Amino acid sequence: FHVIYNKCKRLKFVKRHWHLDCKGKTSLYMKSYSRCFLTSSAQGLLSVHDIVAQKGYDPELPPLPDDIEEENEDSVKIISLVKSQEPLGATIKRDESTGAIVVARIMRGGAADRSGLIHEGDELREVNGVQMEDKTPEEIIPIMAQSQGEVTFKVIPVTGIKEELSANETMLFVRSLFDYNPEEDPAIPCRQAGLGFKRGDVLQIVNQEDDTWWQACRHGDSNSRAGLIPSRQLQERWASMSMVNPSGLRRSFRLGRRGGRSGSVESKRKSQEMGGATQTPTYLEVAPYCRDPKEGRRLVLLVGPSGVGLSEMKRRLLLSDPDHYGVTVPHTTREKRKQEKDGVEYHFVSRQTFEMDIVNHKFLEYGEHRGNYYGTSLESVHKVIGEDKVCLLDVQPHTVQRLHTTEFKPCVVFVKPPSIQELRFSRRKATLISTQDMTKLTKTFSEEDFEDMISSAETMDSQYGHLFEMVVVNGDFAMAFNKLRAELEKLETEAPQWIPVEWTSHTKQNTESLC
Ligand SMILES: Nc1ncnc2c1ncn2[C@@H]1O[C@H](COP(=O)(O)OP(=O)(O)OP(=O)(O)O)[C@@H](O)[C@H]1O
Repeated sequence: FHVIYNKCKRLKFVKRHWHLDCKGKTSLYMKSYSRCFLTSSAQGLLSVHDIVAQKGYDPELPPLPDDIEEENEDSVKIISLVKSQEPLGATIKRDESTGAIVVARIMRGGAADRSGLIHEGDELREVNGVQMEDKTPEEIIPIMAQSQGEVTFKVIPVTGIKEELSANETMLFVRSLFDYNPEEDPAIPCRQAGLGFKRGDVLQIVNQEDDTWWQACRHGDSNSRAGLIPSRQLQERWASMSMVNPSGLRRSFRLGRRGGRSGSVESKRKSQEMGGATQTPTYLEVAPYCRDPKEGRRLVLLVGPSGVGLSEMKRRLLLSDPDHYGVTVPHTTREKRKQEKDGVEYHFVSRQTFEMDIVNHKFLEYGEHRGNYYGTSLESVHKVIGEDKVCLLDVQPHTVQRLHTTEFKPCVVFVKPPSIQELRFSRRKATLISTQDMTKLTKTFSEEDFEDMISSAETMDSQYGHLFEMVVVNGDFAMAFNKLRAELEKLETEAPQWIPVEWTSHTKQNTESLC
């Protein structure tokens, strides 16, 4: 534009001087310029200049049709849109009471929305001269889809258009806690207008006017056109109808022991282990977050059924980068062995001290195994974070809720078993290798262990899935480990991260004390 503008200015200057010069003797210089003016490109430039100067950017619209009846003149609106291959971005339906075809919904960011000329509730009379009166919405859709270039609509505008439409625009970001595929949803009012997503996707909700169907865009998509998604209310209703029976969660007590030899320990708090399932998984409101270097690194919580490979993942991460990752040192009441050092493998404490610490809620988790207590203290988590390391902790899912705080901003990784066939194959292969290589010890699994692992994972997922930020399927170990490591690296490099909105509020709680 600047190039054209400057050329036009230059030509105008020349034009003026030529005019002056022509009063006297035309110079050779001016003659050559005069020839320039006669070329079509110069004429074109001047005409562009005139259009720009008159600010005539809008496309020329066709004249109004002559057949508009006098009495309808006020109520009928003729809208002419220049349409590309992009859909119009509006849904239509037949009004049950009047039988008229009306605009049911305007999709945010679509062509209709951007034009600002078509509104929800407008009655559609004609499209490119084709009467809509005797047509069904299914017959109209292809007519609309096929029309390209200039499309003329004759509509009866809805009365009382909400002028405050922009006020309804929201900047609400959510993480979806379920998968949604509009193609498989018989309830969606318009399948083509639906937006499919996967659990964990960040969505921007742009319209919540309808109680049952929201409009949203997927964050990071280049396409800014909104699609229909079930509202929170609708999803809650569906989810409550298909609630999974929460029984059958296998209990495994995780102590976050260094060295990855975590054994199964009888928990004293079995009743608590089953509790904690909270909301129906719908949408979690999230906000962008960039870590302040003065803040501690986000805690990484590994969750999964017993035997799925949490200790192994933790151990390998630690080996891969011991300066970046750290693990907690647990407490125990068992006797210290010769080669062990207090505070390295364990904090060795007396039974009396341990029981006092239980009373004082010092432990995140604790349990008893072969007559000895083992426990992971909150203090040990603070210690690792204080060393500016990413603290890796494998815990029972119910413990996640205790750590789901602004202070720890945990990234919860759900390590999931693969299909039973892959589980059999990978674990048996590992056992085979370990029997050949005596330096490696691998647990032997029974068929029942595999079944338990899978059903336990399903129960965990249905009860605590809303807390999981990452899901890693541990089939082939190398692949699963590489995926986990890459995802965890993103926590350091990717900005912003999307965390629950309540973790970003700066309101300090309990800042006042009663004297
Ligand atoms: N992908 C895999 N393929 C083959 N073997 C695996 C895989 N992942 C883990 N294992 C093996 O499975 C066994 C159990 O793994 P691990 O001890 O890490 O499980 P865990 O989740 O910590 O369970 P628990 O809490 O019961 O100790 C180990 O012998 C480990 O080497």
